[in-house]
Amino acid sequence: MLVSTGEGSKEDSSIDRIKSDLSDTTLTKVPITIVTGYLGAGKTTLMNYITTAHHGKRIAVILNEFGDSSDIEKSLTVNQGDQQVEEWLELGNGCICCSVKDAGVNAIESLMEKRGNFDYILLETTGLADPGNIAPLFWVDDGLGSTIYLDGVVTLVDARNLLRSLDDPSEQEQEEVKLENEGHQGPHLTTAHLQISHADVVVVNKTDLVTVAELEAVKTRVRSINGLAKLHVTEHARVPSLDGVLLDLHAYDAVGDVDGFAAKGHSHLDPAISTITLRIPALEDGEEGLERLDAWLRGVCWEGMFSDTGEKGGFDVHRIKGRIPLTDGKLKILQGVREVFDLTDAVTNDTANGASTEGKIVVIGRGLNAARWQKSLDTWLCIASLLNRLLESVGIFAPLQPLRNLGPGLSFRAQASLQQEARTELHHGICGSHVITDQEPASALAQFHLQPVKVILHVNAEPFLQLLQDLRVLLLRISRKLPARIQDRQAVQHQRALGGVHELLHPGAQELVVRQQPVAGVVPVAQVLGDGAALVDDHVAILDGGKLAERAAGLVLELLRRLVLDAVRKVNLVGHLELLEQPGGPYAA
Ligand SMILES: Nc1nc2c(ncn2[C@@H]2O[C@H](COP(=O)(O)OP(=O)(O)OP(=O)(O)O)[C@@H](O)[C@H]2O)c(=O)[nH]1
Repeated sequence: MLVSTGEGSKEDSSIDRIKSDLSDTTLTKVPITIVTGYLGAGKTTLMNYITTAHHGKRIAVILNEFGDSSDIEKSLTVNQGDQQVEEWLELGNGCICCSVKDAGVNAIESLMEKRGNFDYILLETTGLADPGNIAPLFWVDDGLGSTIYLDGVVTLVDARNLLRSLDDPSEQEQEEVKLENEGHQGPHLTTAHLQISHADVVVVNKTDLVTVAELEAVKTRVRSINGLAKLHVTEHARVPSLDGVLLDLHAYDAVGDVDGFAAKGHSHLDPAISTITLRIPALEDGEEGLERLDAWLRGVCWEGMFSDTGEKGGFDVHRIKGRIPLTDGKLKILQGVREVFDLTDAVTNDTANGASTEGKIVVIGRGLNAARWQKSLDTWLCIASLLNRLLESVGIFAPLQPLRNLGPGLSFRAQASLQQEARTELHHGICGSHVITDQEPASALAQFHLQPVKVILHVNAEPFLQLLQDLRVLLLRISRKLPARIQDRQAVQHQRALGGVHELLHPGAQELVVRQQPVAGVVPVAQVLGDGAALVDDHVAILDGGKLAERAAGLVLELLRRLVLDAVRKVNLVGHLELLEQPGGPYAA
């Protein structure tokens, strides 16, 4: 229904029109609130209450049936006084995922053009609708210049029937969420779960029909499913006020009480859905920080996968919110519903805690194991900080000992194993048949003149520290002790530049390593040739001989970086964090 203030609407209409024109020029956006609730929860009662209340707001109440995916050729039905206006959705090619998004928004926008502007839009869904399918349709990218924006999702629940709906859904209801449950083991989801898990506000209605204890049980259950939503209790849907309950929720442009929830912790009361909170350190605004988080979020939200291990988690994300401080003092907020998520600059309300060094991410969904999620996030992010320390460490070393004499060749290969119990190892072998150790530098030297050095890294469950140590030792040894053999180097360079990577890789070494330990994959990363040629990802670069030492040092750093990044993307870093956290360790923060 298109609801005027209820008083003086005619007199005010010209003023409204002027206001509306003004707002057009300033591009004020109209908030849209999705009101959902299981059959009989009290949605119509709520809408009737709103239409009769004297609130002085122009609210359009729109009935929609997007949730009924079997029949999406629906109109938006808008009641204006006694008149009923229908706005048909113009669906493009009939594919709901491609066309409804814009069609739904367009329909509302064209409605506003025809009917004049509103201050607010309430979109009432059918009782069986899954708001997780609807909310993303109205969460419109700023760039699309829409005149509406998603303000939030309000879910009404029936205090008397909620627990039964959650625990003992009817056959019809089970049928409705069949798709959701396909491929999932464990407790099944119900429509009531979906409606609560996606809510920004939950209104527990029909409280006159339950005892105080029953009401408490309902509230506790709702909170266990969705720890972030604001909760209100009503009789006959008489909400205490519209602002903050139905209107002006800003649930998608601010993150609200993420910290408040984090302090309360999570509960496993509901077997299917829960809310978990993750800690996240301040991140750099770049490749090793925010972009890395972005990649991890793509993994969990898009693929249902933990990026650190590549493991498919058997979980679904319904809603995700977060406050992420950056090391430069700025603050980002994370918002997401199902597969859609966004990392944006915080608005003023959210910047209050911007100086914090720790952020929070709250996730609502199915099959969430808080410890597993935290570990995945930590591991994924920690790799970045570890890399920085690695580079610092090698960076200090490199200028002291310019890598003048890289020898006939230095090749890096990363081998990643997914074995849990495997250890981190560094083999710096010559000809693949000999391993250099600190105890036998002489034999290493002897052979080094004859063949390219081969560095083989096994990065497994153990921390990098030993590996880094070994790597430093190796680089030191190469740069300090190994004499240059100009003739040999030139010859080798030409041969390699022409022959490509394979001539550099000694088959013996590869065999040896593979036999020692089964590996998940072998990743040739790069090769540096001592006389100024470098092979990076099969690409040959010939460096200027005069600047060899300087450039080679830089190149080695870059190679190390790639090497470790490539390796850690594929390995299981069990135990890695524990070691980093040891106070006073060589790489302790
Ligand atoms: N006792 C009691 N009855 C209520 C309350 N709220 C709504 N009702 C009644 O419950 C019934 C269902 O309410 P509706 O508002 O039609 O519920 P709905 O969510 O729109 O239902 P559907 O359109 O079927 O999805 C109506 O008979 C209402 O009068 C309440 O707080 N207490």
